[in-house]
Amino acid sequence: MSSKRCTVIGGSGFLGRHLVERLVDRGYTVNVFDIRQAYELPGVTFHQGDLCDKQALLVALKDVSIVFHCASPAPGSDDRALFQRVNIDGTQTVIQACHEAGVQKLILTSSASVVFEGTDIKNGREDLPYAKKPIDYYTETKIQQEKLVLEACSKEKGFLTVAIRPHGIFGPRDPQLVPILVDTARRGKMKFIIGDGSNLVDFTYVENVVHGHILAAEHLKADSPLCGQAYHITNDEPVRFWDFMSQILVGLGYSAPRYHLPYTLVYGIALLLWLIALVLRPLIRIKPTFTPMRVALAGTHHYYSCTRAKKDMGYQPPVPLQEAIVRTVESYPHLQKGA
Ligand SMILES: NC(=O)c1ccc[n+]([C@@H]2O[C@H](COP(=O)([O-])OP(=O)(O)OC[C@H]3O[C@@H](n4cnc5c(N)ncnc54)[C@H](O)[C@@H]3O)[C@@H](O)[C@H]2O)c1
Ligand SMILES: CC(C)CCC[C@@H](C)[C@H]1CC[C@H]2C3=C(CC[C@]12C)[C@@]1(C)CC[C@H](O)[C@@H](C(=O)O)[C@@H]1CC3
Repeated sequence: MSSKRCTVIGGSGFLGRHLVERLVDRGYTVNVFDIRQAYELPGVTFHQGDLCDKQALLVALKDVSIVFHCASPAPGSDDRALFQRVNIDGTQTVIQACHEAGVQKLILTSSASVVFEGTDIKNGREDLPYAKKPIDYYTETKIQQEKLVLEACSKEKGFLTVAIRPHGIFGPRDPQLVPILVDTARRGKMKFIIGDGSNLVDFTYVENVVHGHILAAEHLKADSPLCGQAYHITNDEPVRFWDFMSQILVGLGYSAPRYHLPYTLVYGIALLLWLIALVLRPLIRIKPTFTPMRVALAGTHHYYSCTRAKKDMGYQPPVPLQEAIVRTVESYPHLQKGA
């Protein structure tokens, strides 16, 4: 079996597609497994299916030595049962299918948020405990998912696993960060800075996240320190949350937020709106823009050390933050003001 045959589960998604493109450039033979086929690429074989379906997965894992698992329901979905089914039960199915297909390495896309509880994290390392009170179902199930994958690592069985924990991925084709930001600005709701605006955060360019995944796959060996470990992958350039948002907004022709609101006030309102939405759910579906999770992410420090990735796999982010912002802004001409 060639060590350059791989399957990307979730390969139709934002991160997954960038990963697939890079793997093809590096001479890998790539299968994509996803519930939807979003594009076509020469040399890539698509398998459409649900990762909870082992038989469907087995077809996509045949003769493959590396599996990248970067599928997940969207974090914004509030569907607890879906998160449980895909991120926990589905990941168990992925591990089982890897065993049956003789896959040697599984690289999971986890998230740095598995340690975030809504309070400040400054230069957080991988040995921080998992969040005891995860801020949403997405995070709750990402924790369980990461545990499952890391515990499955077995040198005896010849099945090696590693988890990559990116934070705040952005870049061309991102369906989340920039589109939500622009939508909020277009509705006139991006006038305010939550808190004093000094909170530092990691935003990570998608190509750097891809680089971290490929390094992890190539360094994961039975005698390497990567086995069964988690790694933060960031741009290693924490930035003020509101400076980052302002740069994207101004780059796209919108005004930067200017007026300050106290963090606790906004968080309280977001919590109240979330409760109201929960109570009214049987009658009407409301999707507030300022969820408690978004307010917590916008008003606290959350940046992470990637010293472990630098030491164990020689990680350095190839694309610096300023260049990444410019490339991202240029990639969204349709979201420019007035477009
Ligand atoms: N975007 C971020 O800021 C960020 C940060 C940290 C970690 N992550 C993680 O990175 C991974 C990729 O995120 P993304 O931003 O590219 O999301 P995305 O929504 O663009 O991609 C996820 C892909 O998974 C697929 N998928 C969902 N359920 C599936 C199922 N049951 N079976 C098969 N495929 C299924 C979707 O169709 C989609 O193509 C996720 O695991 C996410 O938790 C994302
Ligand atoms: C309405 C405004 C206050 C904010 C508008 C921008 C937000 C939509 C993004 C800012 C930080 C982003 C973020 C995520 C989603 C989009 C934002 C809230 C994640 C929660 C997505 C899931 C990842 O796993 C998280 C991670 O650990 O990287 C992201 C954290 C940052």
